[in-house]
Amino acid sequence: MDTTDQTTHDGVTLACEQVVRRFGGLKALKGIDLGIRQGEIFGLVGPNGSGKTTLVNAVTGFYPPQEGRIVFEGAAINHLKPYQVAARGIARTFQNVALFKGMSVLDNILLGRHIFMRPSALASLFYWWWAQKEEVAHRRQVEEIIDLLQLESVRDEPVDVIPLGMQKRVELARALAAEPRFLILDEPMAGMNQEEKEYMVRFILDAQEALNLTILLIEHHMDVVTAICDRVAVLNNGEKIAEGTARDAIKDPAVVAAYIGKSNDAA
Ligand SMILES: Nc1ncnc2c1ncn2[C@@H]1O[C@H](COP(=O)(O)OP(=O)(O)OP(=O)(O)O)[C@@H](O)[C@H]1O
Repeated sequence: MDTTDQTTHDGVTLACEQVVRRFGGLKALKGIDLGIRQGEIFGLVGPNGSGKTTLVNAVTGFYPPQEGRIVFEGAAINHLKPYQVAARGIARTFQNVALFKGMSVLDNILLGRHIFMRPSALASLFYWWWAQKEEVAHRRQVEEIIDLLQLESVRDEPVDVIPLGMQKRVELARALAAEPRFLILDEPMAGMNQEEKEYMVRFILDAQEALNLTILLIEHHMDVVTAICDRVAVLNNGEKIAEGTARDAIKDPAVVAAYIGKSNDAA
Protein backbone atom coordinates (compact mmCIF):
# COMPACT_ATOMS: atom_id res chain seq x y z
CA MET A 1 0.00 0.00 0.00
CA ASP A 2 1.28 3.45 -0.86
CA THR A 3 1.39 5.51 2.32
CA THR A 4 3.03 8.61 0.90
CA ASP A 5 -0.25 10.52 0.96
CA GLN A 6 -0.93 9.46 4.55
CA THR A 7 2.17 10.92 6.12
CA THR A 8 2.66 14.53 7.07
CA HIS A 9 4.93 16.81 5.05
CA ASP A 10 7.95 15.80 7.14
CA GLY A 11 7.24 12.10 6.60
CA VAL A 12 5.84 11.37 10.08
CA THR A 13 3.66 8.27 9.99
CA LEU A 14 3.05 7.85 13.74
CA ALA A 15 2.83 10.84 16.07
CA CYS A 16 2.36 10.97 19.83
CA GLU A 17 1.16 14.34 21.04
CA GLN A 18 1.36 15.12 24.74
CA VAL A 19 0.50 11.54 25.67
CA VAL A 20 -0.32 11.03 29.35
CA ARG A 21 -1.00 7.67 31.05
CA ARG A 22 -1.64 7.26 34.75
CA PHE A 23 -1.98 4.11 36.85
CA GLY A 24 -3.75 5.25 40.01
CA GLY A 25 -1.51 7.93 41.48
CA LEU A 26 1.47 7.01 39.28
CA LYS A 27 2.02 9.09 36.14
CA ALA A 28 3.79 6.58 33.88
CA LEU A 29 3.78 8.91 30.83
CA LYS A 30 3.96 12.64 31.50
CA GLY A 31 3.11 14.22 28.15
CA ILE A 32 5.20 12.41 25.53
CA ASP A 33 5.72 13.93 22.08
CA LEU A 34 7.18 11.74 19.33
CA GLY A 35 7.20 11.69 15.55
CA ILE A 36 8.23 8.49 13.80
CA ARG A 37 8.95 8.79 10.10
CA GLN A 38 7.84 6.47 7.35
CA GLY A 39 10.43 3.73 6.75
CA GLU A 40 12.71 4.38 9.70
CA ILE A 41 13.76 2.18 12.60
CA PHE A 42 13.09 4.28 15.66
CA GLY A 43 14.60 3.16 18.97
CA LEU A 44 12.88 3.70 22.29
CA VAL A 45 15.32 3.35 25.18
CA GLY A 46 15.52 4.22 28.85
CA PRO A 47 16.03 2.61 32.25
CA ASN A 48 13.64 0.00 33.66
CA GLY A 49 10.29 1.53 34.57
CA SER A 50 10.82 4.64 32.44
CA GLY A 51 7.57 4.13 30.46
CA LYS A 52 8.63 2.41 27.22
CA THR A 53 6.15 -0.48 27.33
CA THR A 54 3.43 1.84 28.63
CA LEU A 55 3.92 4.01 25.55
CA VAL A 56 3.65 0.94 23.31
CA ASN A 57 0.52 -0.11 25.20
CA ALA A 58 -0.90 3.38 24.65
CA VAL A 59 -0.21 3.23 20.90
CA THR A 60 -1.65 -0.28 20.53
CA GLY A 61 -4.81 0.43 22.53
CA PHE A 62 -4.05 -1.85 25.51
CA TYR A 63 -3.81 1.12 27.88
CA PRO A 64 -5.24 4.09 25.98
CA PRO A 65 -3.84 7.48 26.98
CA GLN A 66 -5.97 9.56 29.32
CA GLU A 67 -4.68 12.78 27.73
CA GLY A 68 -3.08 13.63 24.41
CA ARG A 69 -3.43 12.16 20.95
CA ILE A 70 -1.86 9.38 18.90
CA VAL A 71 -2.08 9.83 15.16
CA PHE A 72 -1.30 7.09 12.65
CA GLU A 73 -1.23 7.83 8.93
CA GLY A 74 -3.12 11.05 9.51
CA ALA A 75 -5.95 9.66 11.71
CA ALA A 76 -6.28 9.67 15.52
CA ILE A 77 -6.12 6.13 16.93
CA ASN A 78 -5.97 6.83 20.68
CA HIS A 79 -9.65 5.89 21.18
CA LEU A 80 -9.40 2.54 19.34
CA LYS A 81 -9.44 -0.99 20.81
CA PRO A 82 -6.34 -3.17 20.27
CA TYR A 83 -7.96 -5.19 17.47
CA GLN A 84 -8.95 -1.98 15.70
CA VAL A 85 -5.39 -0.63 15.98
CA ALA A 86 -4.14 -3.94 14.55
CA ALA A 87 -6.59 -3.63 11.67
CA ARG A 88 -5.15 -0.17 10.87
CA GLY A 89 -1.78 -1.82 10.17
CA ILE A 90 0.10 -1.75 13.49
CA ALA A 91 1.48 -5.06 14.83
CA ARG A 92 3.59 -5.76 17.90
CA THR A 93 5.60 -8.38 19.68
CA PHE A 94 5.63 -8.68 23.46
CA GLN A 95 8.47 -8.29 25.96
CA ASN A 96 7.90 -11.79 27.34
CA VAL A 97 7.34 -14.55 24.82
CA ALA A 98 3.55 -14.80 24.38
CA LEU A 99 3.09 -17.83 22.14
CA PHE A 100 0.45 -20.54 22.45
CA LYS A 101 2.20 -23.48 24.05
CA GLY A 102 1.42 -26.91 22.65
CA MET A 103 0.57 -25.41 19.27
CA SER A 104 2.96 -25.73 16.37
CA VAL A 105 5.14 -22.94 15.01
CA LEU A 106 2.97 -22.88 11.88
CA ASP A 107 -0.30 -22.59 13.82
CA ASN A 108 1.12 -19.84 16.04
CA ILE A 109 2.07 -17.84 12.97
CA LEU A 110 -1.33 -18.53 11.36
CA LEU A 111 -2.94 -16.91 14.41
CA GLY A 112 -1.35 -13.67 13.31
CA ARG A 113 -3.76 -13.76 10.35
CA HIS A 114 -6.82 -13.68 12.64
CA ILE A 115 -7.53 -10.04 11.81
CA PHE A 116 -8.32 -11.15 8.26
CA MET A 117 -10.45 -14.17 9.24
CA ARG A 118 -14.24 -14.58 9.40
CA PRO A 119 -15.63 -13.75 12.83
CA SER A 120 -17.55 -16.96 13.47
CA ALA A 121 -17.05 -20.67 13.01
CA LEU A 122 -20.69 -20.80 11.91
CA ALA A 123 -19.95 -18.59 8.93
CA SER A 124 -17.08 -20.90 8.00
CA LEU A 125 -19.44 -23.88 8.27
CA PHE A 126 -22.00 -22.41 5.88
CA TYR A 127 -19.41 -21.24 3.48
CA TRP A 128 -17.01 -24.15 3.89
CA TRP A 129 -15.83 -24.02 0.30
CA TRP A 130 -15.08 -20.32 0.60
CA ALA A 131 -13.40 -20.89 3.96
CA GLN A 132 -11.19 -23.56 2.45
CA LYS A 133 -10.08 -21.20 -0.28
CA GLU A 134 -9.40 -18.56 2.33
CA GLU A 135 -7.39 -21.02 4.45
CA VAL A 136 -5.16 -21.84 1.48
CA ALA A 137 -4.48 -18.14 0.90
CA HIS A 138 -3.60 -17.61 4.58
CA ARG A 139 -1.25 -20.59 4.52
CA ARG A 140 0.47 -19.26 1.41
CA GLN A 141 1.11 -15.92 3.13
CA VAL A 142 2.43 -17.69 6.23
CA GLU A 143 4.74 -19.92 4.20
CA GLU A 144 6.33 -16.79 2.70
CA ILE A 145 7.05 -15.47 6.17
CA ILE A 146 8.42 -18.83 7.31
CA ASP A 147 10.74 -18.64 4.34
CA LEU A 148 11.79 -15.06 5.06
CA LEU A 149 12.61 -15.82 8.70
CA GLN A 150 14.11 -19.23 7.97
CA LEU A 151 11.76 -21.22 10.19
CA GLU A 152 11.24 -24.18 7.81
CA SER A 153 13.17 -26.62 9.99
CA VAL A 154 10.84 -26.05 12.98
CA ARG A 155 7.54 -25.23 11.24
CA ASP A 156 5.74 -28.33 12.63
CA GLU A 157 7.40 -28.37 16.07
CA PRO A 158 5.45 -27.34 19.17
CA VAL A 159 6.69 -23.82 20.03
CA ASP A 160 7.61 -24.74 23.59
CA VAL A 161 10.33 -27.20 22.53
CA ILE A 162 12.32 -24.81 20.32
CA PRO A 163 15.09 -22.54 21.70
CA LEU A 164 14.17 -19.08 23.06
CA GLY A 165 15.91 -17.35 20.16
CA MET A 166 13.64 -19.15 17.73
CA GLN A 167 10.55 -18.54 19.84
CA LYS A 168 11.27 -14.82 19.56
CA ARG A 169 11.57 -15.29 15.80
CA VAL A 170 8.16 -17.02 15.75
CA GLU A 171 6.71 -14.00 17.57
CA LEU A 172 8.18 -11.76 14.90
CA ALA A 173 6.70 -14.05 12.24
CA ARG A 174 3.27 -13.93 13.86
CA ALA A 175 3.39 -10.11 13.91
CA LEU A 176 4.42 -10.05 10.23
CA ALA A 177 1.54 -12.40 9.36
CA ALA A 178 -0.82 -9.51 10.10
CA GLU A 179 0.75 -7.64 7.14
CA PRO A 180 1.55 -4.52 9.19
CA ARG A 181 2.94 -1.30 7.84
CA PHE A 182 4.12 -0.33 11.33
CA LEU A 183 5.83 -2.89 13.55
CA ILE A 184 6.53 -2.52 17.26
CA LEU A 185 9.18 -4.80 18.75
CA ASP A 186 9.33 -4.87 22.56
CA GLU A 187 12.78 -6.16 23.50
CA PRO A 188 13.04 -8.74 20.71
CA MET A 189 16.53 -9.73 21.86
CA ALA A 190 15.92 -10.13 25.59
CA GLY A 191 17.65 -13.22 26.94
CA MET A 192 19.51 -13.96 23.70
CA ASN A 193 23.17 -14.82 23.33
CA GLN A 194 25.38 -12.85 20.92
CA GLU A 195 24.82 -15.22 17.98
CA GLU A 196 21.03 -15.22 18.42
CA LYS A 197 21.10 -11.41 18.66
CA GLU A 198 23.01 -11.14 15.39
CA TYR A 199 20.52 -13.44 13.67
CA MET A 200 17.60 -11.43 14.99
CA VAL A 201 19.10 -8.15 13.78
CA ARG A 202 19.50 -9.71 10.33
CA PHE A 203 15.90 -10.91 10.27
CA ILE A 204 14.52 -7.56 11.43
CA LEU A 205 16.45 -5.76 8.68
CA ASP A 206 15.38 -8.34 6.07
CA ALA A 207 11.72 -8.02 7.10
CA GLN A 208 11.91 -4.24 7.06
CA GLU A 209 13.29 -4.24 3.55
CA ALA A 210 11.05 -6.99 2.14
CA LEU A 211 7.84 -5.61 3.62
CA ASN A 212 8.59 -1.87 3.56
CA LEU A 213 8.04 -1.48 7.31
CA THR A 214 8.39 1.35 9.74
CA ILE A 215 9.68 -0.04 13.05
CA LEU A 216 9.55 1.11 16.66
CA LEU A 217 12.12 -0.88 18.62
CA ILE A 218 12.39 -1.08 22.39
CA GLU A 219 15.81 -2.46 23.15
CA HIS A 220 18.23 -2.48 26.06
CA HIS A 221 21.22 -3.69 24.01
CA MET A 222 22.77 -0.36 23.03
CA ASP A 223 25.10 -1.99 20.49
CA VAL A 224 22.01 -3.12 18.58
CA VAL A 225 20.31 0.26 18.92
CA THR A 226 23.39 2.08 17.68
CA ALA A 227 23.78 -0.34 14.77
CA ILE A 228 20.25 -0.35 13.34
CA CYS A 229 18.22 2.61 14.61
CA ASP A 230 17.97 5.73 12.45
CA ARG A 231 16.91 7.78 15.47
CA VAL A 232 16.13 7.16 19.12
CA ALA A 233 14.16 8.74 21.94
CA VAL A 234 15.22 8.25 25.53
CA LEU A 235 12.58 8.05 28.25
CA ASN A 236 13.19 8.51 31.94
CA ASN A 237 10.55 8.54 34.62
CA GLY A 238 7.74 9.01 32.07
CA GLU A 239 9.43 11.90 30.25
CA LYS A 240 11.37 12.16 27.01
CA ILE A 241 14.82 13.37 28.00
CA ALA A 242 16.64 13.09 24.65
CA GLU A 243 16.02 12.44 20.96
CA GLY A 244 18.34 12.15 17.99
CA THR A 245 20.86 9.69 16.62
CA ALA A 246 21.72 6.85 18.98
CA ARG A 247 25.35 7.98 19.19
CA ASP A 248 24.41 11.51 20.24
CA ALA A 249 21.65 10.41 22.60
CA ILE A 250 23.82 8.04 24.65
CA LYS A 251 26.37 10.83 25.17
CA ASP A 252 23.72 13.26 26.40
CA PRO A 253 24.50 14.12 30.06
CA ALA A 254 20.82 13.70 31.05
CA VAL A 255 20.81 10.20 29.56
CA VAL A 256 24.07 9.22 31.24
CA ALA A 257 22.70 10.48 34.56
CA ALA A 258 19.42 8.59 34.10
CA TYR A 259 21.19 5.31 33.46
CA ILE A 260 23.75 5.72 36.21
CA GLY A 261 20.98 6.70 38.59
CA LYS A 262 18.94 3.57 37.86
CA SER A 263 20.96 0.58 36.68
CA ASN A 264 23.52 -0.63 34.20
CA ASP A 265 20.98 -1.58 31.51
CA ALA A 266 22.80 0.38 28.84
CA ALA A 267 25.76 -1.99 28.93
N1 LIG B 1 -0.65 -2.10 34.43
C1 LIG B 1 0.04 -1.35 35.27
N2 LIG B 1 -0.43 -1.03 36.49
C2 LIG B 1 0.25 -0.25 37.34
N3 LIG B 1 1.45 0.29 37.06
C3 LIG B 1 1.98 0.02 35.86
C4 LIG B 1 1.32 -0.80 34.90
N4 LIG B 1 2.09 -0.88 33.77
C5 LIG B 1 3.19 -0.16 34.03
N5 LIG B 1 3.13 0.39 35.29
C6 LIG B 1 4.12 1.25 35.91
O1 LIG B 1 4.44 2.28 34.98
C7 LIG B 1 5.83 2.59 35.02
C8 LIG B 1 6.44 2.40 33.66
O2 LIG B 1 6.47 0.99 33.38
P1 LIG B 1 6.90 0.41 31.97
O3 LIG B 1 6.66 -1.04 32.02
O4 LIG B 1 6.23 1.19 30.91
O5 LIG B 1 8.45 0.72 31.95
P2 LIG B 1 9.55 0.21 30.91
O6 LIG B 1 10.36 1.40 30.55
O7 LIG B 1 8.89 -0.52 29.81
O8 LIG B 1 10.40 -0.77 31.83
P3 LIG B 1 11.22 -2.14 31.44
O9 LIG B 1 12.43 -1.69 30.69
O10 LIG B 1 11.55 -2.72 32.78
O11 LIG B 1 10.29 -2.98 30.63
C9 LIG B 1 6.44 1.69 36.08
O12 LIG B 1 6.51 2.40 37.30
C10 LIG B 1 5.45 0.55 36.17
O13 LIG B 1 5.46 -0.06 37.44
